[in-house]
Amino acid sequence: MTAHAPGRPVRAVLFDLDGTLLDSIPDLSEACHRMMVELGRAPHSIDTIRTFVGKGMLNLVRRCLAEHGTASDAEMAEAVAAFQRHYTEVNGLATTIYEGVVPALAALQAQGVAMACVTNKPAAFTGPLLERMGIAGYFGATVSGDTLPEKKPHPAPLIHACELLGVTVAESLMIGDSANDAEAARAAGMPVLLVTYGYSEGMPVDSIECDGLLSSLVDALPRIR
Ligand SMILES: O=C(O)COP(=O)(O)O
Ligand SMILES: [Mg+2]
Repeated sequence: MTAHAPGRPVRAVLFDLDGTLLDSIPDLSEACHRMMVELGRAPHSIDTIRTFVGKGMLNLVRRCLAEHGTASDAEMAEAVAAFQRHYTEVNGLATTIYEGVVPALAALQAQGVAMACVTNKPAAFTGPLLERMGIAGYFGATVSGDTLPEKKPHPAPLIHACELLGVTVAESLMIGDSANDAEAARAAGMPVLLVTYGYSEGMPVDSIECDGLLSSLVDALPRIR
């Protein structure tokens, strides 16, 4: 926790969503599978889809189509429309909450720590998913991939979340699973912890510069006092 002065209280924690709070890959993969079948293309495995998630929906769809070369605007538009339709149908059905998440969120809430969800997932999917998984009530703010013109690894969504929570960046902590989270936090000027169980676009998570690794969100609690 080098970026925080010792003993400095953390008043807010910003959480990444996919791969940090929720294992959403089964539903994302199902939506990609149905999209590819509809387009008459060979679907990718769930392990491949896991490496495509992190920079938002358009990037996920673009990467799904990429093996036939760069998709045209028309191909992208058709694929994105198909993905949105299919993901709307399955979003939350096979998604699970990682162990340790609810106890950690409940403990932080009891401590009076403000919490926000800062995700690259589009807002149309974020709100319904948080509601379905029963964790929406923990968050005082949600910033999605299309809330602002910029998404992670740009720092703007994190800074915006702090503004919505009424805290400064200096008294906030980011917890995520990928270089997008780590780079956004660094650029915003806040410390960042990364979970070891999430999706990091195929990069070993321990190769990403951060202030600490967590095998469970409850392991973050002793650092947030
Ligand atoms: O939508 C994505 O690509 C990833 O979303 P995340 O920022 O919650 O990990
Ligand atoms: Mg993530």
